[in-house]
Amino acid sequence: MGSQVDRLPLEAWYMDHSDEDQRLPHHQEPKRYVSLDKLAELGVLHYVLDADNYRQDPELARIRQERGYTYDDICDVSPDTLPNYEQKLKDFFEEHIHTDEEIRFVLEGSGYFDVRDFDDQWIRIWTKKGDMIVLPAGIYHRFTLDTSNYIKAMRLFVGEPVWTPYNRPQDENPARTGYLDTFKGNDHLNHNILAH
Ligand SMILES: CSCCC(=O)C(=O)O
Ligand SMILES: [Fe+2]
Repeated sequence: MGSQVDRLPLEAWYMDHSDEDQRLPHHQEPKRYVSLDKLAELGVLHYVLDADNYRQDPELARIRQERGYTYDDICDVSPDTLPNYEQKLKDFFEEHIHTDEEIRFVLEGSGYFDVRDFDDQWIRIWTKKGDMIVLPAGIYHRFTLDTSNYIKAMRLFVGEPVWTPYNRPQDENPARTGYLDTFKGNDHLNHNILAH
């Protein structure tokens, strides 16, 4: 999406099934990349913004205005700045949903947001400085640092933030059923998850 920032496009790929360190890329062999269009089909949005001048960035202001993101804070994921660091990292990596969008704008560092596709396969989204990602309410997802071991991100929200994670399974959760409902009748999205 629109940006003057000179950078490589966002990378996302299907994950392998190995139990190795979660901070490794976990590419399949051969690699299977996932397009931004595919992510958009899942309801995942991506923007590239100016992380060095975010306070004055008119594009960020426009997105906030359009999408109603009234709240923001900064989440600095390092042992010194994030209380209960080890436990938080474990919680971030538990597969879960939220009842609202999860919006993160990477200001420094990088990390992986993993989301489930329509066939319940993990897609790993590598977010770096300047990436803003919006995960829709009800999508199964998780987060991990990568091997650079650091991320600082702005968290945005519509109104007063509710960060509660609901760990899988959440079949009856209205956020989950609502998410699945948005794809009903979309036959070209051969999605097994609607069968469950
Ligand atoms: C990239 S911010 C740290 C992760 C996080 O806030 C989350 O998973 O909810
Ligand atoms: Fe989350």
